[in-house]
Amino acid sequence: MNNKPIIALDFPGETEVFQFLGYFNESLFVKIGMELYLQEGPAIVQKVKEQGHDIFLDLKLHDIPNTVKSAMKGLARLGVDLVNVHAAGGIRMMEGALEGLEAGTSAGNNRAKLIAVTQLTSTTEEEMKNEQKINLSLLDSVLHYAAISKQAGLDGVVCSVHEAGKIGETCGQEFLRVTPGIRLAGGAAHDQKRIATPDGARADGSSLIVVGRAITGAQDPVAAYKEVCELWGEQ
Ligand SMILES: O=c1ccn([C@@H]2O[C@H](COP(=O)(O)O)[C@@H](O)[C@H]2O)c(=O)[nH]1
Repeated sequence: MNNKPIIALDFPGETEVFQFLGYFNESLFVKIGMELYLQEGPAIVQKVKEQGHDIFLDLKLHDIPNTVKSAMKGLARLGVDLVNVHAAGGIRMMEGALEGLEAGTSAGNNRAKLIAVTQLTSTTEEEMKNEQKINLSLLDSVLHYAAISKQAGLDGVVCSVHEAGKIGETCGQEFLRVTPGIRLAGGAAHDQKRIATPDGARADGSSLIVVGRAITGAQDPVAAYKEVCELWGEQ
């Protein structure tokens, strides 16, 4: 897995995806999420992989342990690089996810990294307290979810840049902090609440950044991607 900025392919179908990918003449790290996967199914993963791109399959599984285990076993066969669940599903569910992923990975292939969503980057502390009835600061809630994800044996978490540094200190620098909510300076936040710039993400301890609309919605997506790469300082 490389550490290029991960481009969120939040498009309604494969026509838009391949038009977008056609602007680039290099291999990318892309994210296939619910919008695209639920329209196109597993075939879209195969088609994007055939073009040589690394893939984060962002389906955020959250169900009883047995169901998540079986679903992960199936997803493992798609041969993606990164997959995820919701940490709110609990330790047994996350352990099940890992078992399923290991069971579904064919001998000789690398297992996909498994990460857990802590608090969505669209959530504010006020919303978390009022709607989820979690009586902690948002940072403490994220740190708690990171701690139980690590306890379950996962490879890292999805969090915002604002919590990434502290998670690195408490869970170790090898524990991945994958951070969406990335915007170029002055860019619209849309529905995101805990946002940061690519250079801010680098400075504050992200391991990988996820960038959607700042690139896919740009007048010149290739120029926007290059700007993100420069600010992120792709290694
Ligand atoms: O906490 C989370 C978890 C996942 N996402 C996903 O990342 C992208 C972000 O898109 P932008 O257009 O850059 O806002 C999107 O696919 C989300 O589903 C997230 O934003 N926050």
